[in-house]
Amino acid sequence: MTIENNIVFNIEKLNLFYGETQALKEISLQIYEKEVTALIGPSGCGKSTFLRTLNRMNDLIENCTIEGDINYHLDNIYEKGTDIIGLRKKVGMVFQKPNPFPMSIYDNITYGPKCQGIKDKTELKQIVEESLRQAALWDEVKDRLKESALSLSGGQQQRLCIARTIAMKPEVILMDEPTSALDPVATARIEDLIVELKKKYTIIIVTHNMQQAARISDKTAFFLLGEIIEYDDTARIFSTPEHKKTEEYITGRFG
Ligand SMILES: Nc1ncnc2c1ncn2[C@@H]1O[C@H](COP(=O)(O)OP(=O)(O)OP(=O)(O)O)[C@@H](O)[C@H]1O
Repeated sequence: MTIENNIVFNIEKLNLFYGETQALKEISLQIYEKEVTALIGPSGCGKSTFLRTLNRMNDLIENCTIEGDINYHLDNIYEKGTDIIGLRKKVGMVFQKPNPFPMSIYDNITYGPKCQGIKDKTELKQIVEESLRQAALWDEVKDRLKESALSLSGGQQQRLCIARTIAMKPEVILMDEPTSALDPVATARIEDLIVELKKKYTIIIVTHNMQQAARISDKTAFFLLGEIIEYDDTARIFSTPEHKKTEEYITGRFG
């Protein structure tokens, strides 16, 4: 049950298995609305696995089983009868590599809304402009909306993918290492964008970049071998972490 009304996700005793192998162990945490939550930790510690549980993307993986509760507001999203398409609309996802559809910039944005039944041209145009503006891409592409999305730079493609997610009017945006394929300039633009987007959205981001987590997140969860070792305000994690392992990781002693 959600106790405070600014909690978007309340996760309790989450265990996840790939076949016999346990990838997440007794994960409990709360995600707060309109905050950026960073998930950090060495490779293979379960960050992406955890992120994918939040909109049931792990359902697509054979042999993946889950125990425990993930409450999205008042609903346990693993209960029978959950509207998974509705959930993924509210909890959108942006991946590591920009993955625009091989179609025009305009059609990339309208694809989802059209699938939801929106046909009105004026409404679709509005959605395109609003989503691209929110993703800080409008000024760069407004005169080339009919061009292929694949003609954009990597950083622009990633902002397009963010715009595509925004077009579905989500509440939460999950981001799995969204800048790891980008150069420092494109990375800085996405970081600025994330800080801007948190005025409207709740953002959960997996990152290997400690400076990025420190710069843009409000809360940080440190994962190690499928467990959360420490979860706290980012300022605290990066100044006075409680656990030795957290300190060793953020100071670059392993990982
Ligand atoms: N589809 C899968 N089938 C089986 N095992 C998997 C699958 N996906 C991930 N794993 C395993 O689960 C563990 C956690 O992987 P996960 O990708 O969640 O870690 P991560 O912290 O996101 O790593 P990285 O930082 O390298 O992306 C690893 O041991 C990985 O090998």
